[in-house]
Order: sequence, then structure tokens, then C-alpha cells
Amino acid sequence: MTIGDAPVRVALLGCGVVGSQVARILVEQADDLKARVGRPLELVGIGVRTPGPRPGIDEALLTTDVEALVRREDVDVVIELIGGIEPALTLILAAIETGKSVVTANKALLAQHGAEVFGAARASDVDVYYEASVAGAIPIIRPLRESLVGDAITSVLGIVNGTTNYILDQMHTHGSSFADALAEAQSLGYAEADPTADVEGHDAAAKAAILASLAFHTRVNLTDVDCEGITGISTGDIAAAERLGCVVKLLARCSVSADGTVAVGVHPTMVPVEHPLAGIRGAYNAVFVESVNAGRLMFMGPGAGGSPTASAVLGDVVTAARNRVRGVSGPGESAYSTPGITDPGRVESRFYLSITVRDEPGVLARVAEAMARHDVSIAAVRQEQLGDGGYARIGVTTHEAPYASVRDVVSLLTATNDVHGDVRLLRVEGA
Ligand SMILES: NC(=O)C1=CN([C@@H]2O[C@H](COP(=O)(O)OP(=O)(O)OC[C@H]3O[C@@H](n4cnc5c(N)ncnc54)[C@H](O)[C@@H]3O)[C@@H](O)[C@H]2O)C=CC1
Ligand SMILES: N[C@@H](CC=O)C(=O)O
Ligand code: NA
Repeated sequence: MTIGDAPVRVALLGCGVVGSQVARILVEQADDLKARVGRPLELVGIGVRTPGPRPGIDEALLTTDVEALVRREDVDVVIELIGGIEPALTLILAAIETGKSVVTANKALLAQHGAEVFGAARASDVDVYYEASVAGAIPIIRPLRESLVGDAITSVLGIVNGTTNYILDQMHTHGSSFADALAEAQSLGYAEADPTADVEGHDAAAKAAILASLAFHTRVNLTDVDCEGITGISTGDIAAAERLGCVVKLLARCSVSADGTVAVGVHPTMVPVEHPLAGIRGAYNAVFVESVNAGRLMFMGPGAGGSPTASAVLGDVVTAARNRVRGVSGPGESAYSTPGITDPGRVESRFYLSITVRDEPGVLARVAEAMARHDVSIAAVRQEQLGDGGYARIGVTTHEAPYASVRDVVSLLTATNDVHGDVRLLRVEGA
């Protein structure tokens, strides 16, 4: 508990896209924040990797001795905005061990070391808040951890990565190249320090692991997530989606399977234009939560960017500071359930297969036969001529089928003389 009228003292680690905005808000909104906490929020130091002036930041606050800042006795709340695993993990554990509350936006770390971090926080009876770690400014952690904790969540579905949504949106609406759209997303501050995490789906997978852990009161790790990014998405896929009245979105899906296990996946998916997720543009994110008693809820808003993400961080800082003033800690993680993870091959979806074939009699029948052999039911077929080279493209949309069965169909087709090149496979969301 902070004593008397003493300020709540805050140490900020990392002064990049998000950290610099947090520092700005702590200064610009100091009076309002003081009124809300009941004490001033005093920024006592900013841990940086390299010294030197930064626009709008008091240089006297900067230090490169980040661990010493974390361990300072007069610090109450540590905000970790460095990103990555180390040194962020060591610093967070040092903060917890020395009795500080922690606020972090670091989904990569929580999805891989959540058990260790939350266990340490429980042992030290301090708060760890992480609203900014999933879907940026959108309140989704607190609704799952607190507002919906009395309900039974059955699924969480959404767009949780701003960079990939920005790239796919630019490809659809402006015909931009993947590389140009990624460069723009980086310059706008949406991308991770290494954007591989975004485009390979790892960032969305980390967020899906965090969402599934909260939704199903369990511990889902990054390695439990069946993950596919958008690097394989071509202009041909974008055009195929448009022909079907769809847009391609990177969707994260967490659900309870029929046998009670939990399925968590991230996949580029064709979404019909009339579906609410199809209208989520730029770096916006949206998350649907479905629960037994509340029904369907939708959360939507900016999913990335310095200022929006800083908004979520400040919400957590105020909450942690209020708790310290009152000498209490907030709700811990409830990870009491051990349902196990569904084998990705058993997860059902609708699929779209784009198959380039020799344009000869009987080929379409043999494609249909391959699907029937693996019990994959066809919902629609579309065939088009490809120039004069003797090839045609068959686009097949399936009814719901287990991924393993569709994968077997693809292997079977690829091995035949009918098929030319690879078979493209994408999931299709229902309208
Ligand atoms: N940029 C965004 O839209 C969002 C970012 N996040 C998360 O917020 C965190 C920060 O992200 P950004 O601000 O975008 O990254 P950034 O790369 O702009 O900032 C990180 C800063 O930490 C500094 N740093 C690196 N190692 C350090 C060390 N050892 N000691 C002190 N400082 C060090 C870097 O020099 C850099 O200035 C990450 O965990 C990220 O995943 C979460 C939601 C949205
Ligand atoms: N790189 C992330 C940042 C927010 O979490 C994204 O693009 O969503
Ligand atoms: Na959020």
C-alpha cells in the first residue's frame, strides 16, 4: 500500500511506439489521472536500450540500467513495453519479486511464460495486467477475466492482428503488393519489431492462446495453437475470394470441441462480404465471444498503433495504482481446468480448394471421386478456362469437414496426372 498522500510511482521500460505514447499521456493527463487514482501518478524513470534525447521526453528520466530501475524501492508499478522474451521476462520477474505491480503489452511473453509470470504474481500477491496484449485498445482481457467470468464461454473468434488485417485490406481495396502494404504497416507503428511475428501468424497465435486461456479457465501455450500466417496469400487468392463474394482475413478461433478438448487456431480464411468481420478495415480488430448465457458479443476497435495501445496500458496502470492505494490486488488468473488440446486434424471447417487441372473429359468426375473417398462433401464447384494451354481451374467449396480429410484429398489430387502444380487450400467462414 502506498503511504498517506504519496504518489504512486511508475517505471516505464521501453520507449518505442507504445512506450513513448504512454510517457506522453502520463504527463499530458496527469491531473485527470491523479483525480481518478486519488494520488498523483509519478513517472520516476524510463528504461531504454540506448541513451539520447527523445522528442517530448524529459531526458533526466532516461536510464540504460533497466534492472536497477525495476528494483528501485520507491517504484510501485512497472510498465513493460520492451517486447520479446528476454530481457523482458527477467525484468518482469524481478519487478514481481520486489513487490511491484506489472502492466505489460507483451503477448509473446505471456503466451510462452504465462504460467511462470502469473505463478510468481500469485506468490508475491501483486497484480499483472495485460489489456494491451490482445487487440490493442479494445477491452477484451478485462471482459473475459471479470465481466464474463460468471458465464460459460463456448467460442472466441476474431481478427486480432492489425498488421495482417491492414495488409490484406490494402491488397483487396487498392491492389497493393504484400511488400508495400507491410512496409506501410511498419511505418504506421502497427508491426512487431520483427514483422515475421505478424505475417507468419505468431502474434495472432500468442493472442489466441491468451484468449483461450481466459475463456476456458485453462493454460493454452503458443505451441498449442495451430497456426498459419498470410505469407502464402497471393493476388490469385485475393481474386478467388472476390469471385466467391468473400475477402481474406486472418482469423483466430478458440472453441470447445465435442469431446470437451479446446481447439485453438489461426488461419487465413475467406469471409463472405456480408459477414461483420469482412467489414473490419485497416488495423482495426474485432472479437466475437459466444457464451451460454449472454449469447453473442462483439468487441471492435483499433487493434494496433502507439496511441490506441497506450490507452489500454493506461487503463491497466490506473487499475493497478488504485489497487495499491487501497492495499489490495486484483483478480488473479483462474486456470483450474485441464481439458487438453484438440488434434488440429479433427477441427472442422468449410474449405475452398483451387485446383489447376488438365482440361479433359473425366477430370472433374475424378476430383469429385477423390473428395467422396475421404467423405468430404462438395457445396459448390466453379470451373474456368485458363487461356489456350489446355488447363482449367476448378474452384471447389466444401461443406464442413475435418481438416485431416481435406488434407488427404489434397495429397490424393496432387499425386494424380490430372492436377497441375499445387492445390491451394483456404478455410471459408459461414455467412
Ligand atoms: N505497436 C503496437 O501497435 C502494439 C504493440 N504491442 C506490444 O507492445 C510492446 C512494445 O511494442 P512497440 O512499442 O511497438 O515496440 P518498439 O520496438 O517500438 O519499442 C520497444 C522499445 O524497447 C526498446 N528496448 C529494446 N530492448 C530494450 C532493453 N533491453 N531495455 C530497454 N529498452 C529496450 C527498443 O529500443 C524500443 O525503443 C511489444 O510487446 C508489442 O508486442 C501491443 C499492442 C500493440
Ligand atoms: N503487431 C501487432 C501489434 C498489436 O498487438 C498487430 O499488428 O496487431
Ligand atoms: Na486489448
